[in-house]
This record gives sequence, C-alpha cells and structure tokens, in this order.
Amino acid sequence: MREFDLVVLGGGSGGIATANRAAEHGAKVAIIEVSHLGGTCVNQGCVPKKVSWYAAHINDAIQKYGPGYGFEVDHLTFDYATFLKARDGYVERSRAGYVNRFNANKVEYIAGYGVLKNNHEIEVNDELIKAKYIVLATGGHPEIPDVKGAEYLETSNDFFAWKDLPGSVAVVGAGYIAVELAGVMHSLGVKSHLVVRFDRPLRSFDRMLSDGIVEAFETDGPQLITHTSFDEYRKNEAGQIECYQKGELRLTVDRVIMAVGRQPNTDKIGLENTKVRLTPKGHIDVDDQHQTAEANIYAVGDVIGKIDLTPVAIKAGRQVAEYLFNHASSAGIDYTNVPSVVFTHPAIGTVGLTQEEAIEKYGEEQIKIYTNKFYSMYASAAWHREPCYFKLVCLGDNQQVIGLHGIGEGVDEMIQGFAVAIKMGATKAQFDSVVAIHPTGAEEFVTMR
Ligand SMILES: Cc1cc2nc3c(=O)[nH]c(=O)nc-3n(C[C@H](O)[C@H](O)[C@H](O)COP(=O)(O)OP(=O)(O)OC[C@H]3O[C@@H](n4cnc5c(N)ncnc54)[C@H](O)[C@@H]3O)c2cc1C
Ligand SMILES: NC(=O)c1ccc[n+]([C@@H]2O[C@H](COP(=O)([O-])OP(=O)(O)OC[C@H]3O[C@@H](n4cnc5c(N)ncnc54)[C@H](O)[C@@H]3O)[C@@H](O)[C@H]2O)c1
Repeated sequence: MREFDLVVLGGGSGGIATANRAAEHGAKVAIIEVSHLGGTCVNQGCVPKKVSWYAAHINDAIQKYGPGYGFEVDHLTFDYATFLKARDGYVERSRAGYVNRFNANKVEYIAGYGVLKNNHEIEVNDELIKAKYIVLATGGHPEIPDVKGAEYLETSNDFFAWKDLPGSVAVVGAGYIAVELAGVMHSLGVKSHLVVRFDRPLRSFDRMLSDGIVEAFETDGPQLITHTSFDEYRKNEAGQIECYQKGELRLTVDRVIMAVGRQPNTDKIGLENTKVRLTPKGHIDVDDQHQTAEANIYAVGDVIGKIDLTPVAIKAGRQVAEYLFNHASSAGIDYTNVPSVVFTHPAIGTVGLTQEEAIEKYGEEQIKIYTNKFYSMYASAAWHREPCYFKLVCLGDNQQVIGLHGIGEGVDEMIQGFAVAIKMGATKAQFDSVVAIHPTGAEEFVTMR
C-alpha cells in the first residue's frame, strides 16, 4: 500500500494550496481530484466569471459610454464563440500550471474519486492509499430546489458550459452569483431578469450597497423582480420556460438559472467510516484549528461553510500545512475582516462590519458613519449616471474604522489596500492624514467629513 504524510481530497483552491505548501516543507503528499484541477474557482467560478465580466465591461465601454466620448461603432458585433475561445483558453492555461507546480514540488496527483475507508485510508481508482494526515477540501455544488419543473432549471455550472447566449434569462437568487451573472448577461445583450424573494438583492450587505445596486439596475441593468418565488416551471411549445407563482404565469424566458446557494460535497466521501461530524447545515464540522472530530483529519474551504471565497480556502489550507509540517503554532486563520468584491456593474467592495451589524454589536451611540455619494467621472463625462457610494463605519472615541464599503467604478481594485489598514486597526484620523490621489474614486475614502 502506498503511504503518504498527507493526502488531500479535492484539487480546488484549498486542496491545491494545502498540497503544495506541505510538499514545500518536505512532506510526501498526494492530491486526489475527480474532475478538472483548479476546482470551482478556476473552472466554474471566479476565473471564467471575471473574464465574462471583462467582456461585459468592454461592451459597456463601447456601447454605453463610447458615444458620449465621441466613439461611434457602426456595426458592432459580438461573437460568443470567439469570446469562449478566449475565456476557456485562459481557464485551460491556468489548469496546466497546476500540474507543472505539482511536478516541481513532487506532489503525487491522482485523477479519480476518493472515498475515506477509515481515518487513515482512502480508496481511489480501486487502490487503497494510506495517509498520516488527511485534508478534506471537496468544495460544494449549486443547489436546485425541489420544485415542479426543476428539470428545466440550470445553474452557474451550466452557464459556463453554454455555447451560445439566450435571448432572455431569469436568474433566481439574491446573492453574489445571482447579481453577477444577471449583470454580465444584461451587459452582453441578454434580456435579463433578476428574481428575488424579498425587496432587494444582497440583503446581507450594507444597506447603502444593496440600495446602490438596485439604483444601478434601475438605470441600466437586469430587470429586478422582487417579492417573487416561482413554485412551478413549464416548457412551452416554443421551448421557452414559463415561470409560475401560485398557478399564475409570471414570466416567460429562454433559460432560467437558479443561484440560490451551494451545498457542500460531503455525502459520498465516506465520512460515515470515520468520526468526522457535520454541522446542522451539512458542512464538515471543524474547530478553530480546522480540525475535525478525527484528530488527523482537517478540512478547509467551502466544505466547512465559513466564508466561501477562494483566498479564504487557500489561506486556511496553507495554514494547516504550516501547522502540520513546519511547526506553526496554529492551524487556524482569522475569519474576521475578510474583504470581498461583487463583480457587478458597477462593482461592490466591502470589508468589516456593515452599519447595521456595527450598531447591533456596539450600540448606536458608539458608531459614527461617514458617507459620500457622487456619480462616477467616467460615466458622467459621457452623460450617464452611475452611482459611486462610499461609507466608513467608525467605532468609539478614537473612531477606529471597523467597516468600509463602496459601490462604483473601480471599487473592485480599491478594497484590497484599505483592508490592510482596517486589519491594522486604522482610525478615521489616520485615514484623514493620508493625502488623496486625485482625480480618483478612492480619494473619497480619505476625504470624508
Ligand atoms: C460562479 C461562482 C463565482 C465565484 N466567484 C468568486 C470570486 O470572484 N472570488 C472568490 O474569492 N470566490 C468566488 N467563488 C467561490 C470560490 O469558487 C470558492 O470559494 C472556492 O472555489 C472554494 O475552494 P475549495 O477548494 O473549497 O473548493 P472547490 O474549488 O469547489 O474544489 C473542490 C474540488 O474537490 C473535488 N472533489 C470533490 N469530492 C471529491 C472526491 N471525493 N474525490 C476527488 N475530488 C473531489 C471537486 O471536483 C473540486 O474540484 C465563486 C464561486 C462560484 C460558484
Ligand atoms: N465575487 C465573489 O467573491 C463571489 C462570487 C460568486 C460566489 N462567491 C461565493 O460563493 C458563495 C455562493 O454564492 P451564491 O450566490 O450561490 O450564494 P449566496 O449565499 O451568496 O446567495 C444565495 C442567495 O439565494 C437566496 N435564496 C435562497 N433560497 C432561495 C429561493 N428558494 N428562492 C430565491 N432566492 C433564494 C438567498 O436569499 C441568498 O441571497 C457566496 O456566498 C460567496 O461566498 C463569491
């Protein structure tokens, strides 16, 4: 039986990071991946999504803003097949890099589906391999609710496999994936509808951001359909999908994408052969050291359901490897003040507490809010209005900045640097002591009064 210091189950963001870091410290490592290396992020998530967002951005620049700047394109065409070649070619090149890195680090890459037989043995391709330590990084998959006509529904995974774009689409959901995909398709010319159960999308974000995206959608974006929950879908003779609520036909579109959340991949990986437990929501239960109820089995990434972001999975995986193979004192990471960006049009960026969370945690009298609302120069010069709304959430007498939020042109590239300041505990006075860079949107974060 082949024996390893570490076997990693799942070759996505978290698994690959864990395997490489452990091998760099001299561990004998195997990584098992059943599908394409790179996992969700590279193949059906961040990477093809961001390339799609760039394409949407280019179209907006040409069609929406170009004419105002004096650019006119007489016969603008968009060839989806050429775009797919660019997008999927980039994805493929990204994947190739992983194998090279494994070879350089002497990580044994096993293509196959791994199942735990006990806390030290994993079966893959009819072979039993043995591991001193195991890291579970099996990620998740999109959820399709159990409704009538569910067979007509698609997910973000399907979107990335489409060979053409539909004329019209309904995207059901109110989170990151729903707003991003609806926005991309709208900008690429698809008649897009975003269908949400309540009054607005991104409800868990700072209210200024969700209001901002609703305003942006109203000006130019997917049509927002609120307070709606379809309970039946039918296919009509024209091949379109009819969406019903309580027997009433509410919408007819070419395709429907469900973006209502993701489920962890835990059910067929042999957890029943171990003491590993699940949380009530079905994620792998780990302590703050990413350790499961089996002392030698750790888990990282989407499968633990803490914060489903690629850099979080990577950071956690590397930390576990540092702990197991390089004497680090902890296998845990700090899950607070994790910055993120929603790739909408315009983009949303956020780090720290929302105004609502801060007031609930510290009380209204402890919290001071600074906001600045304006319209982006990029859009305004072309006679368009695109919101740029920025906010700082400050705590206590010294006004420590505990939340920073923005929606607007360029916000996607602004937040990372400010997240460093927030992580370091910067105060409003320290923000103000920094000279602004003019003319930028980012300068508003250091000039708020
Ligand atoms: C549409 C979309 C857009 C996203 N955009 C962003 C973004 O812009 N920024 C961001 O930070 N995050 C984004 N995310 C989230 C990000 O993709 C995930 O947080 C990240 O991929 C999680 O990494 P992971 O390693 O935990 O799991 P995954 O990347 O899902 O990898 C798990 C891997 O395990 C494999 N596997 C599962 N079971 C087994 C088994 N038994 N044997 C062998 N292999 C197995 C799977 O095939 C998969 O490759 C996006 C997600 C989606 C769906
Ligand atoms: N830019 C990024 O960083 C990025 C992009 C995409 C995804 N992600 C990550 O992936 C995770 C998963 O994304 P997601 O969008 O699938 O999940 P999500 O948890 O962000 O959003 C799911 C949304 O679906 C809504 N919903 C649930 N059930 C519903 C129903 N029956 N009908 C209508 N709406 C329903 C919820 O209210 C919620 O708003 C995100 O939480 C995020 O961490 C990140």
